[in-house]
Amino acid sequence: MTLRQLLHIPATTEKPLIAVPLMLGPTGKLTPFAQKLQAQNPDIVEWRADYIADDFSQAVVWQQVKAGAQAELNQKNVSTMTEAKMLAEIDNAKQEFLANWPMMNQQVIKELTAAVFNSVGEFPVLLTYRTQSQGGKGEMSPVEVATFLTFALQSGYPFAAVDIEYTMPEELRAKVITTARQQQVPVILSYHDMNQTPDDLHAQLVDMARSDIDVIKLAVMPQNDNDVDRLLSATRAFSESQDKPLITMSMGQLGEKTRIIGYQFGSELTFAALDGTPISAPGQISISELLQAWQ
Ligand SMILES: O=C1C[C@@](O)(C(=O)O)C[C@@H](O)[C@@H]1O
Repeated sequence: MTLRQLLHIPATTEKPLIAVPLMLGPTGKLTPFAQKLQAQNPDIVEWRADYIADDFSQAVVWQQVKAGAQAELNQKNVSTMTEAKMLAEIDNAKQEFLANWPMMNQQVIKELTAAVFNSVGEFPVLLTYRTQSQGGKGEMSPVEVATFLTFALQSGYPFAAVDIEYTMPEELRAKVITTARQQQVPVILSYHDMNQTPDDLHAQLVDMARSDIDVIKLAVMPQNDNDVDRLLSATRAFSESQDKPLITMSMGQLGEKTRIIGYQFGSELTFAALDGTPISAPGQISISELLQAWQ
């Protein structure tokens, strides 16, 4: 099965799918992104939830609740004893907060998801939370990441696919995969090496393909041109011998050409930034640079 078939995106060209990253923080505005999206018309939007999810993590929300309670306390001119009592109450409130957190968390994630879907309209949405070690912004723990992805998948909004990291502990990966299967959402297993291009790329791809997932994505950093050629050869060898759709790229400036010609070697999707929006990985180019290179 091809990636287009899996994601139900009909082919109008022999070129690969184009995915654009949506990297909005809590103060970012969705409308300008949505307008650019309509004008530049890529195939997929990758919601890089790591740019926003951490601002709604348990620790951050509790700090805000606590700061609010303390500010109120500071305004009241109370005796030391009353203050001690009120501080103890804040502590009790924490227990209540923690008990209610899963419900609040689920609701917040649903609202974030709704905001994304409402602004991107008909565009297929790929759900991604990328941790710092894999080149993202996210600092949540693996359990929090798995919970985030699970709640987002269960929010009732139809994701086109979900990305999970190869480095996520196996039992958490299984939890997200099970939820994705229940929601009939294809799973992309991703591996990033932000420093180098591993020696045995084929072995890496074959190992990833053993998991119960639908698509493999490999993004690695080249040190020289040979690394870039190795990435392209491994892409060809894997895509000719295995059934699972593959997405690969060599990052940084050295690897730029893989984003343009990778499809000729079997990579079925390429990431590009909407014109006028930031790139989500080193070496990523804009949509118009990509289209121009294809002419
Ligand atoms: O995995 C990838 C690929 C990527 O890292 C790139 O190199 O274009 C960009 C990320 O947003 C995406 O999740």
